[in-house]
Amino acid sequence: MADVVESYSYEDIEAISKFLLERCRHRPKIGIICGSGLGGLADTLQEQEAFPYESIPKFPVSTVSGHKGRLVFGVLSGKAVVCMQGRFHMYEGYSMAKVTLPVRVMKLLGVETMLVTNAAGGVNQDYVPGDIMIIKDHINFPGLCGNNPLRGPNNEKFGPRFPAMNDAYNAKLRASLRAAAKLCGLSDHMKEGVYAYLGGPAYETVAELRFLKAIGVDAVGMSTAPEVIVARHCGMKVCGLSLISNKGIMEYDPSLVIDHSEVLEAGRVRAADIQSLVSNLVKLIDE
Ligand SMILES: O=P(O)(O)O[C@@H]1C[C@H](O)[C@@H](CO)O1
Ligand SMILES: Nc1nc2[nH]cnc2c(=O)[nH]1
Repeated sequence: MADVVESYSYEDIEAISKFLLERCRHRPKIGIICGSGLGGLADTLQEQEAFPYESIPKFPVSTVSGHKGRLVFGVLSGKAVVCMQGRFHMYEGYSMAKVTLPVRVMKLLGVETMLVTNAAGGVNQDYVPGDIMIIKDHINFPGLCGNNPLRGPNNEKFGPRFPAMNDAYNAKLRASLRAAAKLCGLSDHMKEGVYAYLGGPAYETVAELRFLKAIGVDAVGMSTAPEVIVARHCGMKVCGLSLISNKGIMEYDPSLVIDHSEVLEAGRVRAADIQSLVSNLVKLIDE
């Protein structure tokens, strides 16, 4: 008998999505997860219907500043979307099942395309704060050691036991993101690269950042990969964006520091640009 890993049954997730569908008139095919400091996007939706996480049965709650903790339905660029205005992280003490629960709920709401956003530290030395990285691929460090969100009994109703991840970030959506960036004059700030997911909550040591750089990582953060794995497992198309909020500190210079307020400030500075990038992307998504 295998050890028991916390999980939600298909029926649990169906009950949550039914709860939402009964109370909301929107039927979104596009889901958006807002990263640290990027939740303002949800406030721009038209015809909003918002559900604080506390009001949704069995939902975790947000505990990190910059994550408001609401599921917001509405209309963006003429299309129905649902936004997570705040996500859940493993470092908050949540199991992988809780971190990724909203993705499966979105699946049963009818979401087919997922845009995942985050704030991340720049590892690539060419990146500067304010750059926006289209995620081309990820390295899931906790997953490499066995803490994969799909660990535990597989639910075939969601997807296969051994899902492929070589094409996790949809190439057509990445091209649409580049096109959207051009439409809103952001091309000069766009990068495309590899995101590394580390458990956090401590930021990286100098040695860890040098290691990440050596293995080809461009940006580092504490989220996204688990959500993307679960979204791909259940057949969603995925694209991802990292707002580079700070440069990774690669030198032994104690005068250099990073803290979460810097990460949130970077989100404030780029809020309008990210909103216009995402609304242009949504225009380009085929439903
Ligand atoms: O939710 P995201 O990944 O955008 O948040 C990043 C990673 C940590 O949660 C936090 C660190 O400042 O920002
Ligand atoms: N792990 C990690 N997450 C971040 N989120 C925003 N900046 C950073 C960073 O430098 N490191």
